[in-house]
Amino acid sequence: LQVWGSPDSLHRLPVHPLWQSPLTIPGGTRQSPINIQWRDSVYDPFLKPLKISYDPTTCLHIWNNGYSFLVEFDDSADRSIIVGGPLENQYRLKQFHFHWGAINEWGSEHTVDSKFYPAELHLVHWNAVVYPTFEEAVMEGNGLAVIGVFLKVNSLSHHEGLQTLVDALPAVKHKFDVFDPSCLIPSCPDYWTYAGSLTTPPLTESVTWIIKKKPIEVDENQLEAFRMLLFTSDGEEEKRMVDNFRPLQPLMNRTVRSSFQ
Ligand SMILES: CCN[C@H]1CN(CCOC)S(=O)(=O)c2sc(S(N)(=O)=O)cc21
Ligand SMILES: [Zn+2]
Repeated sequence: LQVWGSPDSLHRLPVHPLWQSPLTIPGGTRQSPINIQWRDSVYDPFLKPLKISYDPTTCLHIWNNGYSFLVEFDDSADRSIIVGGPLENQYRLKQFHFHWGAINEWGSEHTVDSKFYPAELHLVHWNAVVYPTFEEAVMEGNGLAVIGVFLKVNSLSHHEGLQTLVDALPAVKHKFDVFDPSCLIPSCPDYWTYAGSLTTPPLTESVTWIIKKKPIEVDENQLEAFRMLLFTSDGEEEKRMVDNFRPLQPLMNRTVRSSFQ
């Protein structure tokens, strides 16, 4: 059962320093996240299917960066890439991470018809065809491409691939041998796409967002494992890592395109 994130229930949300105002970019015109109003999205028949080819051995390690937990990949060559979709070039996988809530009523960054999902996965890629370094790509309009995947809780559906990550969380600073993140991406090819930004500082307007229409299903225990992580480091007063999502941003003069009718 998906509960609609009602604005009043979000007023009481304690906001982590990272997401406190003035978390605005003066003159920002393409900020993320946004609400995706399904009926306002425009089907674009020229959008290609997104082609995802990840090499699981490029997986490096999982760690807690104080805002989320992320799994980083070796992006020194074109071994884990995406191409097609709305993209002009191929983009290299750099890392993936999640955003989630304290309870299942909210947690995603993007919403669909004003509905929050309990969590959202971001697979971050950069345009190594055009830019020599990731740091430079972060600053350019076509520098990054992030695939967003919603997580939905279904107590009957334990997600095998996610469990590999969940098992590593208690000792986050975990060396992985291999992990293929395509197991976290729904096989349904349908997505929305729009021009946006990073949802954390530096908030640069450099992201082509590709938001999968279908969520993946995880079980409650798997989400609870995310909520056991901490924002704080050893010795500090413990603050559970929850509600690490940015507030919705104005759509302004943007159209969200869909790859499906
Ligand atoms: C907490 C820091 N998060 C950011 C770190 N990076 C940018 C700066 O790096 C030099 S990044 O490109 O890896 C991304 S993507 C991303 S989101 N939520 O929009 O997908 C946030 C960040
Ligand atoms: Zn993110």
